[in-house]
This record gives sequence, structure tokens and C-alpha cells, in this order.
Amino acid sequence: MSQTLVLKIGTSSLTQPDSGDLALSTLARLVETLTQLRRQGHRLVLVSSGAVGVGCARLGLSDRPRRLATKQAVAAVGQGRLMRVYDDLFTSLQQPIAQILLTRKDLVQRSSYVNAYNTFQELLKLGVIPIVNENDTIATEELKFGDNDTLSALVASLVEADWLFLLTDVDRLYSADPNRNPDAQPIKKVKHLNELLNLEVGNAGSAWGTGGMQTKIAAARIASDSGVRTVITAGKTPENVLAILEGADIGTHFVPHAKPENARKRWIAFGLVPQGQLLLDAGAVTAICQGGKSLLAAGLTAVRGKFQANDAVILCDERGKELGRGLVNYPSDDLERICGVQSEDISRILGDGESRTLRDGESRTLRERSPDTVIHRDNLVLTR
Ligand SMILES: Nc1ncnc2c1ncn2[C@@H]1O[C@H](COP(=O)(O)OP(=O)(O)O)[C@@H](O)[C@H]1O
Ligand SMILES: N[C@@H](CCC(=O)OP(=O)(O)O)C(=O)O
Repeated sequence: MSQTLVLKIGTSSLTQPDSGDLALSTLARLVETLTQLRRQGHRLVLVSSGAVGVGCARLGLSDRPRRLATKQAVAAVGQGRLMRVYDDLFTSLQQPIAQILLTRKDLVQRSSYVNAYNTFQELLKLGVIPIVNENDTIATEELKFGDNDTLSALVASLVEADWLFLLTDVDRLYSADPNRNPDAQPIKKVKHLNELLNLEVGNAGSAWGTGGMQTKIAAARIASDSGVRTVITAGKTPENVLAILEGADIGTHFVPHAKPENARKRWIAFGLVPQGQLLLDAGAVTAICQGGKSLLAAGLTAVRGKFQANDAVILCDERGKELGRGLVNYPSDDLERICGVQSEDISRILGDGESRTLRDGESRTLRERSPDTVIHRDNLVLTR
């Protein structure tokens, strides 16, 4: 059966730990594996790190740069070289590839999110393997993915992947960092991410990796909530992906949950960057989680952060645990005034106010004054 697979490979697997030179044999095996998977009829996206690492090796820098401007310049050097190596290897197997460089902003804007979706679909239809990286050279500090684990999960959600493979320099997730703790126990399957509450997750294992297991678990969360099965496995044996698809018990598997019912809801849940939090009372939690209802002001107990109408916010229960995300109909200043208030009293408290244009207002133009709902159920996605 043809499936959509996103494979992410980290700098720690693509480069030699000591010299920073490319790990050519790993790259060659990765390219062979991807080509074989393509020939089996699968649709593939590769998310490849390495621009900064390869750029440093090219420029003879022995440490990863700390200054943003230097990192951005070095990434510009490395990204071109990395793609050249990929293109040489894939060309020798007659496999066409493409380069897609994304910034966080590209997924926040609904129109560019949809554009990115269409481009991926077209490339996959043409049998091309898109190779994705963050556009490090222009990404600003405020709107960055920051690590390619998160980027790969967002791409997996965008392309509606069946699998996300996180290829790294350890063979799976452990109860603690196996490079620091010899008693660390392997974890083969994660049914629910709550099982990992007591896990010791350290930072990157090498000077070149970003985020370590922390960002891989965050990525698995996004992927699982998008209905994508995530596997953490060794990057130096990428051919294991073929065996895993045949059912081999390799790596750590994260069981996926039901995905949001449509692409727009996936965009609300994962494409947008939440600007604040709303805390809900027990009645509101039941209404939205079990009743599929819209969120009303009466169910709010607190408003955190500063945001505008139509921004994305996180919905939490009274203990602050995330339940879902949604697009708010009111700015935070107004919500603070109508927290816990019955819908019929909202106009009296806020006055008539201005009509507001929706974020995705191309199709739905002006919202009525003082809408009944704080978040309409069409704009609300449960993530737990
Ligand atoms: N609980 C854990 N289980 C496995 N590895 C862990 C854990 N905590 C931290 N790590 C570290 O995470 C590293 C992999 O992350 P990272 O260096 O960012 O790799 P990549 O470049 O593949 O993204 C491993 O080398 C390991 O040292
Ligand atoms: N975009 C950066 C990679 C950032 C990143 O997440 O690195 P890694 O932890 O090695 O996957 C680069 O290409 O160097």
C-alpha cells in the first residue's frame, strides 16, 4: 500500500562528530533507502538538517556559531553544498528531488500554508522527493521553528503523512540520556505522551544537534495529534525504515491519535503560533471536550497573554493543562472584562464596539458585533 512518509535526519547523523565532514556512507544509504521506498510507490518528504554544520566545515569553523548573523551566513554556505551532494547522489539513481525552505511565518499565514500544501502535493504527484529545511538565512528570532524536529512534524501534519521517522544518533528513546546514564532503559512504544512525564530528557548529544530528545518528543506530540505515527530510530542505518514498514520492532514508536477533522483545523492547531491562553471551568471543559460545543464567555476563569481578535490561543483546564486551540472572537482586553459573563450581558459590558475582520476573512468577511461565542466550534480544535 502506498503511504506518505516524512523522514527527518539530524546534523549528528549527517556529519562526522569530530571533523564535521559529511558522513558520506550514511548519506549514500539514506539516498538508496529513499529511492527504494519511492520505487515501492511511497510518497516521500525528506527534512534534512545540516546547513549550519556543513557551512562550518566549508568555512573551517570548529564551533557552531552563536551569533545569529553568523549562523545565518554559514547556513547560506552550507545549504547549497548540502543540496549539491543530495542532487549528485539522487541523480546517480535517477531520482528527482526539490528544495523547499520554510520559515514559521509561511505556515502562520493561511494563504501561504495552503500554497505550501499545494506545492508539496504537486511534487509528490510528480514523483519528486522534496528536501525541506528551515530557511535559516532569513528566519527571524521571533518566527523560527528553531529545530527541524518541530519543522518535520509540522510538515508531516501539512502533507497528511502516515509516518514521521526521526533519524538521529541514538537507536531509540531511553528513560534517560544513554550517553550520560548507563542505566537508561530503552522505550519501545509510547501509547500516550503522559507516560513520558518522568522521563529524563537531556539536550542535544553533540555540539551540532539542536534540542536533543526534548524537541523530538514535542514533534511526536504534534505528529500524534495530527494522526501521524512517529518513530525515533538510528540515522546511521536508514535502511531500517524499510524493515519498520514491514513490521520490525526497531526504534521507539509513538501511537497516533485521531487527527483533526479537516486541513483548516490542523492549521489552527499546529500552523498558527498561539498568542495567549484561556483557562476554562469544569462545565466549559465538558461542553467542548464531550459536547462538541463552542466556547462561551461564561465558562472562562482567566485570560493570559495579550492577543487580538482572530489570533490563536491555547485552551486549558483549571490546572493549566492544554485541551485544545482555537481562534478567538475577542481581543484579550475585552475577554478580561467578560470572563465568566453570560452571553446576553456581553454587549452591555463591552458596548457595541467595532466589527472585526476575521484572520482568514477572504471567505467570511465581517463578524457580527459582540458574537455569542468566544471561540466558535468551527474554529476550535481539541488537542488532548
Ligand atoms: N531520554 C533520552 N533518550 C535518548 N537520547 C537522549 C535522551 N535525552 C537526551 N538524549 C540525547 O539526544 C541526542 C539526540 O538529539 P540531537 O543531538 O538533537 O540529534 P539530531 O541532530 O539527530 O537532532 C542523543 O545523542 C542523546 O544524547
Ligand atoms: N536548520 C538547521 C538545523 C537545526 C536542527 O534542528 O538541527 P538538528 O538537531 O541537527 O536536526 C541546519 O540545517 O543546520
